[in-house]
Amino acid sequence: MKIGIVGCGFVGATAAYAMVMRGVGRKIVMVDLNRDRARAEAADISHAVPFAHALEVTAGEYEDLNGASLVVIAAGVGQKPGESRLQLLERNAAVFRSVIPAVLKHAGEAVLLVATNPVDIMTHLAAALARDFRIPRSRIIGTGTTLDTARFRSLLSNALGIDPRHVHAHVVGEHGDSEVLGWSLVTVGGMPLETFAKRRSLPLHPDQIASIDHQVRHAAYKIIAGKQATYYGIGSAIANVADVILNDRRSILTLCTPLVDCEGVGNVTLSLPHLIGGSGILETFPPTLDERERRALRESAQIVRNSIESIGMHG
Ligand SMILES: NC(=O)C1=CN([C@@H]2O[C@H](COP(=O)(O)OP(=O)(O)OC[C@H]3O[C@@H](n4cnc5c(N)ncnc54)[C@H](O)[C@@H]3O)[C@@H](O)[C@H]2O)C=CC1
Ligand SMILES: CC(=O)C(=O)O
Repeated sequence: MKIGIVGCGFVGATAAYAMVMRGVGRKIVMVDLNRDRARAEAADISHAVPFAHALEVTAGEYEDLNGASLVVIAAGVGQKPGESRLQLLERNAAVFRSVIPAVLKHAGEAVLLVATNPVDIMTHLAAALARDFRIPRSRIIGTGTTLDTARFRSLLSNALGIDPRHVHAHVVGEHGDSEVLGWSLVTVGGMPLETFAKRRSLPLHPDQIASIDHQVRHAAYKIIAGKQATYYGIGSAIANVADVILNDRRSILTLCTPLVDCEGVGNVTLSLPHLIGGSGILETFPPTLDERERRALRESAQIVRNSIESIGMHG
């Protein structure tokens, strides 16, 4: 199966590398405005193939995306130290207005997975541009809060001394400053968080809860201050979504997709838990959050909606 990656900087290239390490798909086509960069990344990553899985990794043009099952969009600029994701909006919206039609012209059957920030608004814009190509909205998805959910699970697993695969926890809302950590719904090994933590004599104090919240919400700022960009976490998240889609694994992931309504805010794109299969989003499961979390989700949805309108999108 063919996967396209448009934008072969830190994020696109790391996603391709993670796919090779994991053995996702058969062929990866890398496209970038900077053709030399795409060629160099494809060559470098293809040299890892003999140590991992038998994938073909090449650089290409938009027409080479023909027949792709999935196209990842990681083109555009990233945050500079201290910059928020929303500050990238105008610049990356301009990139999307040229990239998305070019992708859909050649890969009209693919699921589109947007990673470019601010990812919720970029996904909303991609879905609006895809309407001209009659692409169903279930096939336009963004990485949303998959990375934040991974950060949340990882920090909880460290605090509780347990394998993160047994920590069920979700971050919903904007992939950004207003995201909502769903503390009230966390379960560990089938038990509510509080029950598990008491049984293990590891009760989580309010200051620990606040510290985990802060670390999840500010992870990108801290990493960007230290090394200019984040890419291993998101590259792995993209490879995981690619695996779920290409193999129709039916996983529940906090991706973002256009929603008719979220907590009373209409026509907004943000993350909720979704059932994901080969054709993209199969079903959405709005979580039963507590009152405080619901209020925070409503505020997050309104922030995203305001940003969508700020670039002249009223649909
Ligand atoms: N969704 C998430 O959780 C995360 C999203 N990101 C976002 O991913 C995006 C990419 O980040 P990096 O890879 O670090 O940036 P980067 O600057 O390393 O790479 C961006 C690439 O996009 C290419 N590009 C720019 N305009 C293009 C166009 N019109 N057509 C084709 N290619 C074009 C550039 O040539 C460059 O190779 C940023 O918006 C960043 O904020 C980064 C980390 C996590
Ligand atoms: C950059 C970014 O969006 C992240 O690491 O969460």
